[in-house]
This record gives sequence, structure tokens and C-alpha cells, in this order.
Amino acid sequence: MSGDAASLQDRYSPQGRCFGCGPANDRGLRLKSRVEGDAVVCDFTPEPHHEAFPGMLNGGIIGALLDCHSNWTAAYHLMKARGADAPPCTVTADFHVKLKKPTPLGGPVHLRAQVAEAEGDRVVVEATLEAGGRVTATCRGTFVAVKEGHPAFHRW
Ligand SMILES: CCCCCCCCCCCCCC(=O)SCCNC(=O)CCNC(=O)[C@H](O)C(C)(C)COP(=O)(O)OP(=O)(O)OC[C@H]1O[C@@H](n2cnc3c(N)ncnc32)[C@H](O)[C@@H]1OP(=O)(O)O
Repeated sequence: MSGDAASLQDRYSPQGRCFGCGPANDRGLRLKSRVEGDAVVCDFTPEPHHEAFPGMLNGGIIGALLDCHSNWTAAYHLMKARGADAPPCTVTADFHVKLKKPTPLGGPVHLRAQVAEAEGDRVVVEATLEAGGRVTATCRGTFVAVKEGHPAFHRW
């Protein structure tokens, strides 16, 4: 994979309102995913209201970050595989997050995702979330490009 400096969200879905990744949702997380070699990466700085217990990041927020970032990794992969100039609309079919250690607040977290398997419209993505240079959560999920007629089609 390769790409320029703009985030995938800003480039392909600037009007998106998804809670995790929509640039136009001013109450959302607005994560910014970027292509780096064979991976897609993202740095996100949690805010105090994302806290679970003092100084530690909420697990649901971790899940939302890993879900959206992995979704964009799948969509970008399908775009490249199809030779298209825009990604298809993908949705999450399943994702499994392991919260391995508490994730500290107070600095950025780093997300990194890669395609593990792909067949047709379905892509399996593996991702990690690091804080302070240590992996605190991992994720494996399946993301599906939807067809016309699905409620998500052309809705991101
Ligand atoms: C330019 C824009 C760029 C965008 C970039 C993208 C990045 C996005 C970033 C956003 C990140 C945000 C992350 C998020 O939050 S994504 C939002 C959370 N995820 C979902 O809502 C996904 C819900 N699940 C599904 O839609 C399907 O299961 C999928 C598509 C995953 C698989 O479906 P597949 O076809 O493989 O499986 P199947 O044939 O066995 O169906 C299973 C069930 O699916 C339903 N179903 C299927 N089709 C339709 C339909 N047309 N209209 C209505 N429903 C439909 C139907 O109920 C069926 O059940 P039943 O019929 O057995 O009862």
C-alpha cells in the first residue's frame, strides 16, 4: 500500500458523520488513518472524558478506534485491489478486541492495521493499539463491502 499525507477519511469521506471516524462529526473521535507501506496507521490523543477509571482509557472507545481504523484498512485494500479511485462502503461484520493491559491517558495512542485475509467483498484485518510503545489492545475483525440496497451503501 502507499498513499499521500491526507488521511483516508479526509480524502474519501470528508462529509462522514460516523462517531469513530467521520470528519464532520464534531462530537465524534474523528480518527485519521494514513497509509504507511503495507499497513494503515493512526495516532489519536484521547481526551479526559474518554476515561474508564483514573488515568486509563475506556474499553469501548478502544473498540471504536480499532473498529473504524480496521474498516478503513479494509476499504482501502478493496479500492486498490479493484483498481478503483474511491473505496467501497464497508461495514463491520464482526470484530474481537483483546484488552491486554490498561491503556494510559495523557499521550497519543498508535493504531496499526494490516490485511490478514481477503476474499471477494470480505476482508479480515488485524490491528494493534499501542500506548507509550507497548501494545495494550489487539483486534481481529471481518469487514464487508456492501452492495446497493444495503442501508450503508453510499452513506459514509
Ligand atoms: C466513499 C466512501 C468511503 C467509505 C469507506 C468505508 C469506511 C467505513 C468506515 C466506517 C466504520 C464504522 C464501523 C461501523 O460501525 S459499521 C456499522 C456496524 N455494522 C453493521 O451495521 C453491519 C450489520 N451487518 C450487515 O449489514 C451484514 O451482516 C453484513 C453486510 C456485514 C454481511 O452481510 P452478508 O451479505 O455477507 O451476510 P448475509 O447475506 O448472511 O446477511 C446477514 C444479515 O445481513 C443483513 N443484510 C444483508 N444485506 C442487507 C441489506 N441490503 N439491507 C439490510 N440488511 C441486510 C440481513 O439482516 C441479514 O440477515 P437475515 O436476512 O439473515 O435476517
